[in-house]
Amino acid sequence: MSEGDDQPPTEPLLAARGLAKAHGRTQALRGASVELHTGEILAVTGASGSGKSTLLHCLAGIVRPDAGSVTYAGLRLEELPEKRLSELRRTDFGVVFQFGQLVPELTALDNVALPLMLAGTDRAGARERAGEWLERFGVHGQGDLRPGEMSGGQAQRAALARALVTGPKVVFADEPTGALDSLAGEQVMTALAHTAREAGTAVLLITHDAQVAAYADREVQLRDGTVTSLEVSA
Ligand SMILES: Nc1ncnc2c1ncn2[C@@H]1O[C@H](COP(=O)(O)OP(=O)(O)OP(=O)(O)O)[C@@H](O)[C@H]1O
Repeated sequence: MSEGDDQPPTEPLLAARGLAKAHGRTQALRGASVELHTGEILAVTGASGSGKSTLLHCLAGIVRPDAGSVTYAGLRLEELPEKRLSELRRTDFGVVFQFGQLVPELTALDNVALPLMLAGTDRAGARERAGEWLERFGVHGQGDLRPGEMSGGQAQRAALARALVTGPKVVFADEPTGALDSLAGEQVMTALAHTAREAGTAVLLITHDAQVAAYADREVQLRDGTVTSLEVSA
């Protein structure tokens, strides 16, 4: 009777198995394996240089690993031609970096509208949706500002809106609060966690900050290019 309490095992949305990646002579990943489930927020922590960003780049299909595999929704990323991979990145993945990397010449509104226009939405429709998303992230009054005219926290929340506006299945966030003070960081994380949970978006969150990792459902640690689970056995 009691066995019904266990959740049935579900296929991960995204899974890396045995990833290896070298940058020149530096072996950044040495057989790293990790799984991300639908709607889950997973924190990847670890010391500087342990391979966190390299892992994110491999999982997001930005960098091809030297060995190992990345499976997303049943697709082996290493088997996809570059054109299909970049299409997948555009439709299913959103990315946020430490410094939001908004286009400096465009207003916040146009930055958020851009991925929608790339996906085929007309300009007026894209700008309207972008405005709604900026409002969700509490930057509605600043839509006409360029990134350089915004505070770091505002720009980062606009970057989150840009990453989420197309309804991705996975958001990759690499130290999204790394350049912010703690209050602005909290606002960014609250907005990210709330929106991801509402939309059922999975988030791979790279951080070295325990307060940021606390927003996640689960945490794994990278050490010298391999993943160690943080589940502690008593
Ligand atoms: N493009 C590159 N060229 C050369 N070496 C690189 C490159 N990118 C990363 N590395 C090296 O690979 C190792 C892993 O780097 P990575 O950025 O993945 O680690 P990280 O855990 O994200 O570090 P940090 O927390 O400092 O950002 C480091 O030793 C780094 O110096």
